[in-house]
Amino acid sequence: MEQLAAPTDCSAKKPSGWIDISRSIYSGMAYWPDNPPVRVEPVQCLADGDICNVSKLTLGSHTGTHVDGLNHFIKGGVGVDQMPLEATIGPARLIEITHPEYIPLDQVEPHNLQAGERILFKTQNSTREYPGDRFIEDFIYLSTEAAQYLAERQVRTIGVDYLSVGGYEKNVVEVHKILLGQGIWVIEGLDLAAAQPGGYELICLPLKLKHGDGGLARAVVRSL
Ligand SMILES: Nc1ccccc1C(=O)C[C@H](N)C(=O)O
Repeated sequence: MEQLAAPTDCSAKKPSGWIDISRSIYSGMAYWPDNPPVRVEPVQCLADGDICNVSKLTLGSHTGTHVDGLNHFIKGGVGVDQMPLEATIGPARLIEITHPEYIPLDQVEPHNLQAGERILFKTQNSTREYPGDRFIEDFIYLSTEAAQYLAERQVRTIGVDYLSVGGYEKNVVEVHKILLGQGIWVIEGLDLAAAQPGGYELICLPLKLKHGDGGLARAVVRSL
């Protein structure tokens, strides 16, 4: 009697295809130098006989993976609670940048970015072994001319893979003012190590902080 193969177990867990591009939040993690340090402290503890576990969070609004409110650098700009959901939900393009120091215009222009696009920039920030608990000053950042180009192209949203879109003690203020001033939404602190260049469905939702200058976010992508 021919041995028939067992029927495929259709209930076997198929990978959902979603890739988590967020960074975990934990006490002592790296944060922007003049922002509050990150503390996650138990205030109720099952192991101590409390009825449940509850934690107290002390951290800045620009911790880990987060979305900048337009009001982060722009007086009168809207906060993350007023962000149109389409800014961080929908098709997105992941572009890999190989320059070891910053995102140069000549690595952005060839992609012919269109108005309304959501763009994620994967740099060596995602592939270098950065210490999680120490701020790195020489992270790869968006050049001012690339920021100006993105503003001219009227992209909708950009995502970067370190704590700031602009360079530390370089062009951080200028780049934020160029992008946020043009209503471009900025996702910072992404971890793009597991994602490759291409087209994705992006879901990234910042906490609904009233008039928030920043909103901690969980971000995921799925290949289109
Ligand atoms: N406090 C600052 C002071 C000067 C320049 C930037 C900041 C920031 O907080 C930048 C923030 N990490 C961001 O990239 O959105």
